Order: sequence, then structure tokens, then C-alpha cells
Amino acid sequence: MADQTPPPALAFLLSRRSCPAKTLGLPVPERDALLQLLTAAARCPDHGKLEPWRFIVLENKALSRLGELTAARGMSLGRDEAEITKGRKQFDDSHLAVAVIEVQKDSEKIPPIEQTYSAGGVCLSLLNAALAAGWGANWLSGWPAHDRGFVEVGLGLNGHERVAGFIHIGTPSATPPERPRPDLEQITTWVTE
Ligand SMILES: Cc1cc2nc3c(=O)[nH]c(=O)nc-3n(C[C@H](O)[C@H](O)[C@H](O)COP(=O)(O)O)c2cc1C
Repeated sequence: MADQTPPPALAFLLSRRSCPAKTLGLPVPERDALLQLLTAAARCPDHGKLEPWRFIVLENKALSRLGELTAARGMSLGRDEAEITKGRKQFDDSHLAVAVIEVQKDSEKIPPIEQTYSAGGVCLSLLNAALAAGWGANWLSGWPAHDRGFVEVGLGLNGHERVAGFIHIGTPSATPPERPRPDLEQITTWVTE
């Protein structure tokens, strides 16, 4: 029988898993190491080479500021205490996060949805690059990611930009639990003719 052992890159993809953000602590990657992860993330399928994304690296003080802003925005929006606490927790707990920003570009050829897909691809590539490098990482959004007041004041986004994801990166304090994975029989159709 042929050797079924997957090559290392495929073995990684077959076993990769996120680490809950609350388990991510210090150390976090230094700038050079993070730049390499961002380089890997930006090597992403992108129809028309529009580069419809950019990165905002959030270090400690910025994360604290965003935690405070989440509380202020939550209160002005009339959100309850539990929602505010949950919304700010990702910033309060984190030591390093990258906001992946979808930047919609004008194009006659490439539909906006394809630019959105590409931004999602960048998020997964960054997550996987961090995991492959031995860090723990988690892709989060939460209500602040979708609140225009928060993203415009807190991250300086323009009208044609939105948050595709906050990728938190750090050293995991615990092995992440496995979670059920899709049943391939249920989601795969083989078309033979
Ligand atoms: C766009 C997007 C946003 C997410 N936002 C959150 C979130 O705000 N809170 C949360 O607990 N999980 C969120 N998740 C799920 C986490 O990333 C979760 O840890 C992940 O699905 C685990 O998958 P993995 O182990 O295959 O990497 C989000 C996932 C995606 C794709």
C-alpha cells in the first residue's frame, strides 16, 4: 500500500486548531517575527491584484485604549453590561492583535464580494502562519468589529473599509481543546458526469 503519511505542510493543515484568545499570554512575536507572519498572510489569492486589505498591528497600549473605547461605545449604544464586558474582553486580555482590514477597491472587473473573500483568506493565512510558527492564535470579531463608531474612532477606518477580523497572537497557556470537525460525507458532492 502507498505511504499515506502526509507531507509536513499537509500534516499541519490536517491538525491545526485555534487557541482561545483568553489562553494567549506573553511572550508575543517581536516585530521582525510578526513581519514574517504578515508577509505570509499577504501572500493570498487576490483576483485582479487589487490588494483589498491592510493590517493594523495593535500593541498593548492600543489594546487598552480599544477596551476603554468598547465600554464607551457600548454605553452610548445602550448595550447591556454583559455585552460590554464580552465586547471589551478580547482587547483587555490581549497582548498583541492584528486587525485585518478589508479595503474595498473600485473595480469594473472584480466584484466586491470577491474582495471580501480575499480579506477572509488573509485572516486565515495570518492565523495559520502564526500557528505554523508555533504561536497560539485566534480569529475574533465581536460586536465592536461591526460598529462604525468603534472602527472609525478606534482604528481610523474610512467608509470603504471594514474589519475582517482581529487575529490575536501569543503564547498559549493550555493545549486547545479539539472540536468536532465537519463530516465530509455531508458537505461533499462528487460530480462524475
Ligand atoms: C469571521 C470570524 C469571526 C469570529 N469571531 C469570533 C468571536 O468574536 N468570538 C468567538 O468566540 N469566536 C469567534 N470566531 C471563531 C473562532 O475563531 C474559533 O476559535 C474558531 O472557529 C476555531 O476554529 P479552528 O480551531 O478550526 O481554528 C470567529 C470566526 C470567524 C471565521
